[in-house]
Amino acid sequence: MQTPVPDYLHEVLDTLREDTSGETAQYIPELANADPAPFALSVTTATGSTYCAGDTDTPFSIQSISKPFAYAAAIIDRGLDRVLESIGVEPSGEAFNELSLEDGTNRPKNPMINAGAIAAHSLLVGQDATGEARVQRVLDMFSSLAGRELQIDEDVYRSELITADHNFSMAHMLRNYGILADDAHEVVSGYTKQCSILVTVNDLSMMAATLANGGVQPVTHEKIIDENTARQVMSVMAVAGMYDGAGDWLTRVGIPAKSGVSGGLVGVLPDQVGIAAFSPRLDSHGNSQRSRRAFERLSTDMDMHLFAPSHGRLDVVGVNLEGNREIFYLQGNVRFTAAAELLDLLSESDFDGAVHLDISRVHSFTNVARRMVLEALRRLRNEGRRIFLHDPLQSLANPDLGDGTFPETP
Ligand SMILES: NC(=O)CC[C@H](N)C(=O)O
Repeated sequence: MQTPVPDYLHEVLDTLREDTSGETAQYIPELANADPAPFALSVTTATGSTYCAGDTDTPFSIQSISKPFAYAAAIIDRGLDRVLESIGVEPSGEAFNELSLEDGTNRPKNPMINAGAIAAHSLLVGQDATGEARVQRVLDMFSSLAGRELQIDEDVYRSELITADHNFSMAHMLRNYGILADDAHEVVSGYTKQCSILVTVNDLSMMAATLANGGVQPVTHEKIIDENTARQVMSVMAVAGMYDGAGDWLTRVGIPAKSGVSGGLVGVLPDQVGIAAFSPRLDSHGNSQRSRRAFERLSTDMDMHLFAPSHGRLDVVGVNLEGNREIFYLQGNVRFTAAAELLDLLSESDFDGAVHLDISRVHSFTNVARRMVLEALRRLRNEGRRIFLHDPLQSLANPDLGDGTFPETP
């Protein structure tokens, strides 16, 4: 049997291919002259399987899709507090190249607009880093995220730099307001190189799947971004990734996303998938026309909306009586709700034999779920009951009951 997922993706491309509206980005000569025909779609699961269709081998410059990933690098390098001093997290409601500064602080409103992304680039590595070190930092990080060695398209870089007056002027304004400490030309040059890194849709869906997977690259298993930073980046994508259309996008499509002027579009659904599309003709907001429509189709057809209820618990709780033991089963990824349900069952039980908790099918506990379960076991033991824990996968590693004692192994 061949998996039908790529067939579905082909079908999406086929129905949208006839849409030739919009035009390639006109303000960067190299992009203006790009072949407008390619169209590709790629979905990578948080477990590392990629399904793709169309012109998946066609490389294109990453452009603004670099912004969320460079923002992640800046947070890793300098800490979130330092980054928040220079760049806000509010939607700008304006186009990507507006100088949207916050009243009072003069911070760019968010890292997805150019002003914020230029500031983020300047924060990479460390205070006195060279321009080269910053470019190398994003190139190395994007390569780890994609799982292969990426390169800069020097032609796109030179072409954009010639027409980058708008970005230069924004960088000078940022310097004027004390947001940018470094040489404006050097920072814009580095930022433009960052935007000129060549990727394919498969690279992008892998990069997004890494965010979806909490910062762990799902194929190489390398931990590239810590969980809090991944959460920060996905939140900002939801708030500001689609610029002036952010609210419409989040309500209708519900996939935190980021677009680029070369025609790429990347989206992420936490714990589920990274998605990427590519087609160079842009709509009036500067987003790829066909890529946007492909995302709209996926969201509808595949129930891929951030706020779509999943109608089904991943973490079923069951109870069984066996001799003098009452056995409780948990499975999946246990979060607050499943833990609360287990605790209710434990507290409602009027059985007074041993408690046996079987978590052999649990993949993970959130911190709160772990604390809740251990506290419940501690209370039961204090009531004089024997506690057994069946945890062959060690999902509740080091289950100290708060006083240096542990449950018994069955
Ligand atoms: N939206 C975009 O992709 C813009 C990126 C482009 N390099 C710029 O700075 O103008």
